[in-house]
Amino acid sequence: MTQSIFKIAVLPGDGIGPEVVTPCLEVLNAAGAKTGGFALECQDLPAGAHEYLRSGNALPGTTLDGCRAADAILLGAMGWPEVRYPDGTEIAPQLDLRTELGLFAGIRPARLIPGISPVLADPRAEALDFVIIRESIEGLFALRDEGKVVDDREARDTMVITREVCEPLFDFSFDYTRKRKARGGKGILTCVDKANVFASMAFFRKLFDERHALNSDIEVNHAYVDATALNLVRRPWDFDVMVTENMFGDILSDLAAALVGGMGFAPSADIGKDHAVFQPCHGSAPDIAGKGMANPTATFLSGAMMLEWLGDKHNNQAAIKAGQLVRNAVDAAFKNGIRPYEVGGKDGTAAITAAVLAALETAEAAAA
Ligand SMILES: NC(=O)c1ccc[n+]([C@@H]2O[C@H](COP(=O)([O-])OP(=O)(O)OC[C@H]3O[C@@H](n4cnc5c(N)ncnc54)[C@H](O)[C@@H]3O)[C@@H](O)[C@H]2O)c1
Ligand SMILES: CC(C)[C@H](C(=O)O)[C@@H](O)C(=O)O
Ligand SMILES: [Mg+2]
Repeated sequence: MTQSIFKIAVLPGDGIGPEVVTPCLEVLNAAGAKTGGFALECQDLPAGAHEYLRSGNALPGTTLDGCRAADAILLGAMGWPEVRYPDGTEIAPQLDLRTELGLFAGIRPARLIPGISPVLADPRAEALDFVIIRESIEGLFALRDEGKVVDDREARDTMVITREVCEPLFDFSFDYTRKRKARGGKGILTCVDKANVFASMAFFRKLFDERHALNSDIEVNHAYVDATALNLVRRPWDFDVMVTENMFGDILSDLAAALVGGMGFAPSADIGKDHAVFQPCHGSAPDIAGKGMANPTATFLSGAMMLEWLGDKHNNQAAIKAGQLVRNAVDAAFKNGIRPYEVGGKDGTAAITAAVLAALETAEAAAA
């Protein structure tokens, strides 16, 4: 088998970011050593709130260049509550990265790992497995730099929905749902919006329906975002894949994380035409940073998504297999009893990493 070298731009960021990224690379490299067929060439690049304090630039040009030149980007977490721009908003270079690289599709899976107690007392909650696709470059985030406080009585931000972004977003979502269906998924795509009130959201829904006409093998639903919040708590097992506006996806994906154990269990991938960023959904968690308490599982699962994405893109079966191995090793570690602090357990970052590395030794790859 020929060996592919994948160049990974690594942006550890702030707070628990570096604490979860370092063990993630250890796990990904161990999986690669097991499958052979590829290797990761990593370059650490500075970005984030502390980089802003250091250099005055939260996303230096050299970091952006490094990201553009890489095959994939692995990000920890960025931001720190006290580090703000003069307008009062926080440093958030991950948003600039999404915009600069055109990462329109934010995949945010919510899967309950066997062994973790479901939050909901219903047997169906034990097999929770759904995905939110969050549009990630426009919506209420598109013109965030132009949001303004008009005077001390009024402030404004703007919602932007474009055909240019939504057509590829919906096509991506139909394709993603189709692939899940081929692996045993329900094959249902739900468009989550607020089309009952906002013109921009009615347009979002119209574009969704247009693309459905070209993807009629996939069953669809429409739902309002408020009712979706209700139903994610009442009957989340009925969902398969959801596609929604940026801000709605941001909020619903934290709700989804809570259903599967917390932020430390919620991976993500921001995908564009040419680039992709893989990162946990969580932030820098100042309350636990530096204490060795962070749950690195979300980062491991984001790393698994990165290997599978690289494998698909470069037709490298070993990378796909390594991604499956990582996911299966995570499942095995939890089956063997590992329990993060986050869910009331006593296992910190190092213990969870050691358990996953140990499980990797015996893990078999199987399609997730
Ligand atoms: N993608 C990102 O980089 C990202 C995402 C969200 C928030 N942020 C930033 O992070 C900072 C903190 O934000 P926040 O507190 O609202 O959100 P957060 O996700 O950092 O933390 C929310 C809660 O979840 C817990 N938590 C998060 N990740 C965890 C993990 N891996 N293991 C165990 N517990 C975990 C935290 O301890 C905290 O109680 C802010 O500056 C915010 O802007 C960044
Ligand atoms: C920190 C923030 C800028 C970011 C977002 O709003 O996208 C985060 O909440 C996320 O979910 O990745
Ligand atoms: Mg968020």
